[in-house]
Amino acid sequence: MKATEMAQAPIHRHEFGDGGELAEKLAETVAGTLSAAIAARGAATLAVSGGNTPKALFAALSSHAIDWSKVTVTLVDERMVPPAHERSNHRLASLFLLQNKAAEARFVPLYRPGSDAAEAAKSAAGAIDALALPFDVVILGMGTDGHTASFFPEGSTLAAVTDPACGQSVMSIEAPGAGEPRLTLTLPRIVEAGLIVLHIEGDEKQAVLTRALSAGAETELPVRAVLNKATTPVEIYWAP
Ligand SMILES: O=C(O)[C@H](O)[C@@H](O)[C@H](O)[C@H](O)COP(=O)(O)O
Repeated sequence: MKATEMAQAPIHRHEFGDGGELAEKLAETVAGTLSAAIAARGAATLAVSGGNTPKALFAALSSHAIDWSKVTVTLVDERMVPPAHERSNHRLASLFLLQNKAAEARFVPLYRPGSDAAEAAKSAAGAIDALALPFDVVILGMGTDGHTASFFPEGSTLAAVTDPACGQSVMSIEAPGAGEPRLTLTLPRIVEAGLIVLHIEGDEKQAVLTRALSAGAETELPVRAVLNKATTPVEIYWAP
């Protein structure tokens, strides 16, 4: 079957009146999923994306009274900057998610100081592979160029990072729209997650998603790689 004709995973849409309502409801769902994992096996794993959209969600989630000491949090992707840098997703997670009750969580960074992006990716892949995979929850965002994670159009390693058989859990990628070199979870680690959330807000992203849900090349709108190859439903959360 050609990639453009790949059958899509089930898509469940959740629409809300505004970002605040979405944040509250999604935080409840994520907290409940993490709690269930803790009850089932004594631990839970969560991978979150960066950017501006998830800030309200992170704040809402950080106040949920689950046993955060049993939760490992990591990043779906990271810019190759140190944690103190304003563009760091580690910094974003520390400021908005790893606060309040969620301050008890264990955090696994992707960035490695003193390494180039490829070396950092290999080291980060080792840290991810040491976790109890598959992730219980993966929260994705999307850019208006149709990227998710760091699966950017024209990305230097786009074919590899979106290969469902990719053998490395984290890879480096560079792309015209990405800014710094990036470290990203690869497709297998995302599509195998127990709960896959695509959290987008605004009409422009809604229009990009509509295009992505129609037939087309994954290289054009790389979010298609997740939509086409996820084996569990993709839960789309949207607010104006
Ligand atoms: O590091 C990143 O930039 C993110 O992981 C990225 O994939 C993000 O989810 C989108 O770029 C949307 O970002 P906004 O929420 O800021 O639009």
